[in-house]
Amino acid sequence: MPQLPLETALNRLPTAIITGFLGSGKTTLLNKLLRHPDLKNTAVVINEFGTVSLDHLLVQTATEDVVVIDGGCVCCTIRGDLIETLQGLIQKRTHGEVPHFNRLVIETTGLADPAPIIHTVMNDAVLKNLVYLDSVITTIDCIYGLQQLADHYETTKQAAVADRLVFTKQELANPEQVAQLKQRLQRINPAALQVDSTEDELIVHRLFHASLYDPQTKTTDVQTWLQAESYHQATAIESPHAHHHDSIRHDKYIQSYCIEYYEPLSWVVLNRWFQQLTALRGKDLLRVKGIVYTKETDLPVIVQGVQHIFQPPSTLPQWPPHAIKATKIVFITRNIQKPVVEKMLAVLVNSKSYVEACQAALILLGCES
Ligand SMILES: Nc1nc2c(ncn2[C@@H]2O[C@H](COP(=O)(O)OP(=O)(O)OP(=O)(O)O)[C@@H](O)[C@H]2O)c(=O)[nH]1
Repeated sequence: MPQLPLETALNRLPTAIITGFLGSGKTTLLNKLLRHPDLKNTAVVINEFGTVSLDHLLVQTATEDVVVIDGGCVCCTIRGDLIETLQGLIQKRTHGEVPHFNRLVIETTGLADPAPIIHTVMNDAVLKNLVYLDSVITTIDCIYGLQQLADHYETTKQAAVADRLVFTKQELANPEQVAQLKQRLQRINPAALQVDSTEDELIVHRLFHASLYDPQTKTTDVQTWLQAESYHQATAIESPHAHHHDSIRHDKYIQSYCIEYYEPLSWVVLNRWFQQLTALRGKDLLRVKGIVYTKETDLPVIVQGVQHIFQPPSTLPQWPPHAIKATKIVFITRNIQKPVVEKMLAVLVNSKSYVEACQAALILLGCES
């Protein structure tokens, strides 16, 4: 199983993605963050949509490293530009052509689908040696958030894949609506930390460092990264009054859950499970991350993927303290229910024939002709 050499892993730049619906407060948040001394060496990449770019004029950064990618949206047409821009910036940093920076922040357009951007940062063959995904931060407009979740699928998706949800304009919104909005987002994405944009002191520390790798301790922190236990709490909150939510148009298509398996899994089975899922429903796998207990090694294996692409698995030097050896994989999907994913795994574990298992997967995923 390929692993990044330690020095490469330690030298990669933490990269955060700030996303959120149009006008939800991304640039305002970015400005606030960039004023914090801990973020003074931050390079900013802003993706703007439209012929006249304005947002970058509104960003007051302490560095000169604001790069604008305009004329399209990085999530669709100009992903190559994002790769080129990030590589170019890092090259200039190496040659001392720009002030030194030790962190990257990408602000997306309000209509961006964050999944391909996350995927690019995590998986591009060159970028993955230079940067690592530190945090996906999504701004949520407290005034219009409920409406936007109902009307725009992008908002739901942006919230579903977030590591952090930042609530903006709270002071202008009706407190009951804010509470409802927060509850709704708790169901869409139970593991995301909910933060108010008015929080001052802690905001930098609370928004960043959401990755598996903890730069402070220089170790990996699987428990914080996975937040597996928050999915149990979310299920407990939701079940007694699930009927109240039928009117929610988009949330019901997005599912977040944690699949747990306590027997060691063969790597072949695991590979086939991911292959079936990506081949048949890759575009609906918004984010998958987990720790796997395999038959092949006594060490924990980390897997993560976005849509069709999974990173090569890597082993950790040890199991987290006090953790029992088990597979725990968090799935954020569109219209792929937990029992279906569990059943696909069970079929692969128990079936003697891979062809049969594939036929079962087709039926389970509703893809049979
Ligand atoms: N009162 C209040 N206004 C806010 C807050 N956050 C953002 N705004 C205002 O909301 C408007 C939109 O904020 P921006 O930061 O430009 O939002 P954005 O998400 O970057 O917008 P786009 O780039 O157009 O998608 C601006 O007028 C901000 O001043 C907040 O927490 N409270």
